[in-house]
Amino acid sequence: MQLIVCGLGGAGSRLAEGLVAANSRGQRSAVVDSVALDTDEGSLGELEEISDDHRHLYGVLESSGRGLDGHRKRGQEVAEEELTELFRAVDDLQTSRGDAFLLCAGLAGATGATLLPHLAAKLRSVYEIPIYGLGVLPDVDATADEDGSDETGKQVDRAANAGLAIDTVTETTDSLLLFDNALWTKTAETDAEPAVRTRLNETLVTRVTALFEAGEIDRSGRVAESVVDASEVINTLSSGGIVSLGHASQEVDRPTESRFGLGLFMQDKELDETTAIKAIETTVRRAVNGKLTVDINRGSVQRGLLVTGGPPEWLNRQAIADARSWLAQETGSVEIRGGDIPTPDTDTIVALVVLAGVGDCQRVSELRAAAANNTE
Ligand SMILES: Nc1nc2c(ncn2[C@@H]2O[C@H](COP(=O)(O)OP(=O)(O)OP(=O)(O)O)[C@@H](O)[C@H]2O)c(=O)[nH]1
Repeated sequence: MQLIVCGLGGAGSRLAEGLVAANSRGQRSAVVDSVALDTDEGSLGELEEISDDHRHLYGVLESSGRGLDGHRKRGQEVAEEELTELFRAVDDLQTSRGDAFLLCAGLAGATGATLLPHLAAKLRSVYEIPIYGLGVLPDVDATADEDGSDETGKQVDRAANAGLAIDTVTETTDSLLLFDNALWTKTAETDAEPAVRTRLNETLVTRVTALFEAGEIDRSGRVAESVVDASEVINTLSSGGIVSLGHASQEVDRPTESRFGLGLFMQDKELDETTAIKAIETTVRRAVNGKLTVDINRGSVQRGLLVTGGPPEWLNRQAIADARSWLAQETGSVEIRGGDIPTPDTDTIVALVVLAGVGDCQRVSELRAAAANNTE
């Protein structure tokens, strides 16, 4: 499925950039065009993949081109004042080639998180394609008092910012894919460190790319036998609410012709069915039971999508069908879609699990509570 990717604010722009980079590296393509909108000139200047004419600095009077340091009120004001121009920057992209918009932002900031709902609402009034959000939660412990000070000594509560952002972002998008930095940073690390951010962004980009490029034709023009249609992704993400992504991969042994002196046909026969079934089962279970992009309660999942990729002879149909039934049981959801991506030139089995339509989760409730406490 082809995306128009919009990076809003610092985190959003870096994520958009990561998606564009992954898109040009990968076998399939899922990004048709991209733009970065930010109040921080330095941050925009560090981008490499999004060209200069697709980067837009705004709110200069308010921010002096140095960002808004978490002051949401100022973010709201500049987003409203400059919305027409910011919308035009997106409208000028190759939107007619897109199947959906993906608006990316760090929810604890003041730039991306405040622009996202305004831009989503404006796009909704003009376009008929879905609008997805990709939101990052800060690495703060929302239950602790972790206020920080900005350059002017003012208190900025990132947990409260994220808690304030989450509802409007969810309401204005068709689905909000969440990534919780707190889950993915190690003790003694913070999400302010560039190297940590790079690692987190790579993790998220891998999953988001696996989702949206599923079903796209690969660069050699090869169409997989059983692909995930764009409509399957759209239907899964159409229920609104929060989305969490699970992912796992496993290398498999593919006998080479020279080692066995056999042709391709024989290689396929060589593969023991039980081994293939087991490999699919363990990879899917690791994807679901392993670390998700955000912790959710499985019982709150309304819709799911299971994408399995790998060498064609390893994608055992019965095992994939069984994995889908298992996922339906685990989530109690009857709407579990699926598709496989046979990739002949790989020796890795990949499982991507999309858990969608989640109304609430503990982490989001804690952030909301931090916001309520902050405004009392
Ligand atoms: N995963 C990830 N998180 C980030 C990254 N950059 C920032 N964050 C997180 O996102 C929050 C918001 O930061 P920014 O995106 O820079 O904020 P902004 O939207 O530019 O808004 P202001 O800086 O307030 O103008 C931070 O507090 C971090 O928790 C990044 O590259 N990757």
